[in-house]
Amino acid sequence: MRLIIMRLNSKRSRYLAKHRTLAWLRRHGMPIVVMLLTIAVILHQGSTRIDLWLLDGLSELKASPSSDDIVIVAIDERSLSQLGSWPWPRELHAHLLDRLHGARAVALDLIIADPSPQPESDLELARAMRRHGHVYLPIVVENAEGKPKEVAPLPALVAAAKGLGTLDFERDSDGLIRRFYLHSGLGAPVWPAFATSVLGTTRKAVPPGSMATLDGWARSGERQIPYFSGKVGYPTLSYVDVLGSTGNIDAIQGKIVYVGVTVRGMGDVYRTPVSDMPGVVINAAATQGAMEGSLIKTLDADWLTWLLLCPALLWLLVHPFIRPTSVLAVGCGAALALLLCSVTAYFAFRFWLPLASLALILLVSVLVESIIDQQRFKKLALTDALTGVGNRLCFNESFRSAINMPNGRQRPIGLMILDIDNFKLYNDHFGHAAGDDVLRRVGSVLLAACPRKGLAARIGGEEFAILLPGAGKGEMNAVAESVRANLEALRIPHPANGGGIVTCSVGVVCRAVGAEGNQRELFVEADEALYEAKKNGRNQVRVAGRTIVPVSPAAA
Ligand SMILES: Nc1nc2c(ncn2[C@@H]2O[C@H](COP(=O)(O)OP(=O)(O)OP(=O)(O)O)[C@@H](O)[C@H]2O)c(=O)[nH]1
Repeated sequence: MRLIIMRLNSKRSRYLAKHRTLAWLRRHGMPIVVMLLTIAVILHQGSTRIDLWLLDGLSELKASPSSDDIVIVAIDERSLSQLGSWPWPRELHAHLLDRLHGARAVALDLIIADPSPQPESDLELARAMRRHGHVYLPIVVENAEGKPKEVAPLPALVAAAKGLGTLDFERDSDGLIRRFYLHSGLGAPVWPAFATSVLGTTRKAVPPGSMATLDGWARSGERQIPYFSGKVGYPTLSYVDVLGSTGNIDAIQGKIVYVGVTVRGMGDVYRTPVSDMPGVVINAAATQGAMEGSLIKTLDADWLTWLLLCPALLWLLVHPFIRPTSVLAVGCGAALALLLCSVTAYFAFRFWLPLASLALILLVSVLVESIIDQQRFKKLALTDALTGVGNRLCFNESFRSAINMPNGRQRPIGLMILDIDNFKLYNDHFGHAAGDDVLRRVGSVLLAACPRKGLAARIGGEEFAILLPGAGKGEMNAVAESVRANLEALRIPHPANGGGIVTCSVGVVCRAVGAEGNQRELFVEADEALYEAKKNGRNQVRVAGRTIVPVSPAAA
């Protein structure tokens, strides 16, 4: 006896543990999914496609036209066809610089790191740079066997340059260039960006070699480039035209002049949210942003982690206190608030907060949660809370849809109605709570015996039914008899019933019905059969019109 109680206790605690786990998962499952997805977004450095998509949309809204203060001198197809293939003798660049004397600054967007075969031409270029006085050169970072390596211009050019700056743009996950760094360098971010160095507002460039060279490329001051609107772009002169000009060139007077390659085949054209752009134009856009104060600031990695983690954590903490019916509204409100934060920070403070993916995760999670809840509520509305079988509403709906065949077609329907014998006496003897236990066990017997295509339901106080669409008479009768026999086999003590145990009587009807099939008729037939079973001594199955199972020996 003790062993049985222990087994029952362990079964019960397993059942409770399972249900506690399910309830916990229902309460916290979706917020945990939100948290896990947020961590994935953090690992993605907050630049998922949805964030980039929002960023591009905002940039487009905020974009201003290209500045007239910047002019591009393009090494274009025409210049190449007239001046010969690349690289050109460096005296040509020296001559070009002499034509650009009216320019406020010249950004020579070319990497001149190797000495030319004629050393005199390098010196000629250095002299031209000195004559001009406002020529800026780029430093690039190269990957040398897995380690970053600074590639600076020739020392004679470095000495002649007004300033140096790094070309340090970052490709986003979609391969587009949107951001650059105000400072970067090997070991420490000591160099200004090339795009901002030409404004002369950043600190003076340090000659290469004078800084500590630690492993690793260091960066600071990440900024998003606000690309200009429209397709016009910066005023552009062909390199060969500038070289061939005599006298002052009006277009460059007092302007910042970028000299760079615009020919696609020379590997200096990149994808941007606006269009494919030569590197020189991307630099010019970054310079314009710095000039107009419209560069968009971003958060560094630590702040970004907190920015994304905090709302997800808050949702995890607050979620259990939100009523299930309000989760959808609160979640949608929170997602909208996150988006508004992003938009406001962008327009009011020129700050990019990548919160769009988190907003989307939240939105999808509350939608999924509300769909799951709806399904659960629907299931609860159709389930009998005491026994776990279908309730009367579920039975009526299944009955109606099983009977209503299209085009007057007919199909067999099996229906059995079960009533516990002398149940009132059981309640009177053992109490209502014990009666409830019996009802629960009858429910389990029905669920075990009911085929998958059928429905087991509690249709009244101690009245149950099994509906079996498409069942033949043999199958239906077998199901009915197995329910009766299985309940009898449980041998639940019931001193006031025949045989001293709980038994049931069952009425069965099985026949073909069509569109005109009458639910009530079928039900009355089964009920009459049940009544016959009761009248005939209980604990038996009675088929409408005839008895198929003799009175059980237990009831005899
Ligand atoms: N414990 C419990 N009893 C219920 C529930 N619903 C109905 N009953 C009881 O079921 C009993 C049904 O009694 P009767 O309709 O007189 O039928 P019976 O005693 O089973 O007699 P026969 O059907 O003729 O064998 C009543 O005492 C109801 O109170 C319920 O949810 N829980």
